[in-house]
Amino acid sequence: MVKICCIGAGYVGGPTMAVIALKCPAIDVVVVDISVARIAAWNSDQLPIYEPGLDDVVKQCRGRNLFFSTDIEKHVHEADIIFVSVNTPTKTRGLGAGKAADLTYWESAARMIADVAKSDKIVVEKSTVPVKTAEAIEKILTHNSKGIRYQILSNPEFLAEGTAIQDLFNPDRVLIGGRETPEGRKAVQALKQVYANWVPEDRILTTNLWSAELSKLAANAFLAQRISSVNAISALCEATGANVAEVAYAVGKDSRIGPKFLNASVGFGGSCFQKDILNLVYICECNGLPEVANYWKQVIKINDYQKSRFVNRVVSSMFNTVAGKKIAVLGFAFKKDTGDTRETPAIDVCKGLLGDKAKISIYDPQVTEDQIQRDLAMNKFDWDHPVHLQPMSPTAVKAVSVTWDAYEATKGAHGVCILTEWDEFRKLDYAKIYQSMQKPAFIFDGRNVVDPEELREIGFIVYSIGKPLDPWLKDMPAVV
Ligand SMILES: NC(=O)C1=CN([C@@H]2O[C@H](COP(=O)(O)OP(=O)(O)OC[C@H]3O[C@@H](n4cnc5c(N)ncnc54)[C@H](O)[C@@H]3O)[C@@H](O)[C@H]2O)C=CC1
Ligand SMILES: O=C(O)[C@H]1O[C@H](OP(=O)(O)OP(=O)(O)OC[C@H]2O[C@@H](n3ccc(=O)[nH]c3=O)[C@H](O)[C@@H]2O)[C@H](O)[C@@H](O)[C@@H]1O
Repeated sequence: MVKICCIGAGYVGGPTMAVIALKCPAIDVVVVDISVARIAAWNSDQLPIYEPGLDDVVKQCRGRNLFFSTDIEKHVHEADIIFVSVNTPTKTRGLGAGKAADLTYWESAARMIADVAKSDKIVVEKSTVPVKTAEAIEKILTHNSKGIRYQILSNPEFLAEGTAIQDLFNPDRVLIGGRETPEGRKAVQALKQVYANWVPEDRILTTNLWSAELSKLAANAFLAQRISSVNAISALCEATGANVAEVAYAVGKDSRIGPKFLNASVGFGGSCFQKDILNLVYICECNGLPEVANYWKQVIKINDYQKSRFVNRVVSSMFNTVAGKKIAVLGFAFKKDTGDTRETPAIDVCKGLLGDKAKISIYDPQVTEDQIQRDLAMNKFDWDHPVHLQPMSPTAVKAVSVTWDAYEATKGAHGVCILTEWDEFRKLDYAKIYQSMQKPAFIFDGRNVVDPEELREIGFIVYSIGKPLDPWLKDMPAVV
């Protein structure tokens, strides 16, 4: 029986291995992690991450051919194929700080593999890593090999949170990069056979190692670039009276462009887009390509611009000050159907409003108060480290309260900011909310989930990203 071990039981390692176990009953899959709490949660009824359909998959195979353990060395020792799906945060100190990927966790995983392995192994890069990382990993493993042979494969993950199970069941493609040697090709075939249990052969792409590593960074950069493109256009829509939803629809109807990923928003968030683009920028700089680096940097600059533009809209429409005013924030997760808050635009928007001394009341159906307080207190990039290395119990931000009900959050508020596109925000009783708010009552829709005309009829002053401006906002500067 083939044995797989995955190092890293996070958003990628957990769901990916659960689906492999489900689709390949003949393979034993063990997911290991240094976090005792995380492994305990994977072994309980309350999984550590919220992902539609995940509970069901885990229930079907946990204890059968899917296991979660903290006994890392034992399972690495026993495995034929080792996936490494650990954090690859942005470096915060030293060479490349603020841009380069921090490969500390990856390197320590590789050294541990070299220490405990007693038989040949296929080591699979599942984490997103800088192009050429496989070469470094290969060096660490072979310099400590004790005669054991390793094959390194790059098998980047393309799942999106909130649709992870769907994406894993039916991926657009699975990408496997390996060495172009007989041993390398054999290893690629071995991994291909795993995926071939459920993925059609024509969707399993095989390439050289560097193409696979770079394709992952490039794919995320292209996706983020589409959002920054439509967000840049949203600012121009507000200035001209065009409607970004109509423009995006018309643009996306061109089959060469396509309709997906053209929703204007308060900005993209999530653990990877910014990190991976910064990583790409750094690699370009290191390869003497400053023009290419600057091109991609602009995607992040527009994203930052979009977030501060939103905060400015809020503050300037409310008589240029939100000091002491209650502002309700609906949605804190970086997108709907996840409890994940990593790099969520809500953090920057809340920090911007707090900077203007607002009192914030937050409601998100999946995010806890503890998480929100940690996010608002944490330094940039600190979140992307294993939990036990993150700052402990930061002091709570006093001007922030967290409720478990949208009506409670909005009661007595001067303004409402919608920052995540949860479906339930489309169906709220806005007339009831209006009644309970201070007047004039404002709604700032950072996700275009509400119908501005309907809300204006109720009495709200409405700002929707990229939509024709409310007369109230017309003469106010949009400049950051
Ligand atoms: N979150 C996402 O949707 C996607 C993430 N990725 C990439 O996958 C990688 C992992 O991301 P996530 O799963 O989101 O991160 P995560 O932070 O949820 O999980 C990583 C896990 O690795 C563990 N870990 C770190 N060092 C370890 C070590 N030496 N031994 C054992 N366990 C260790 C941590 O405790 C943590 O539980 C990153 O490189 C990310 O860029 C790729 C595609 C999608
Ligand atoms: O490498 C990764 O981590 C993953 O990053 C993204 O997945 P994810 O971040 O989970 O979620 P997305 O659906 O891509 O959304 C990212 C952000 O962009 C925003 N977004 C998305 C689409 C859109 O049209 N407009 C928009 O503002 C979302 O609200 C969210 O804040 C990619 O879609 C995945 O393919 C990739 O594997």
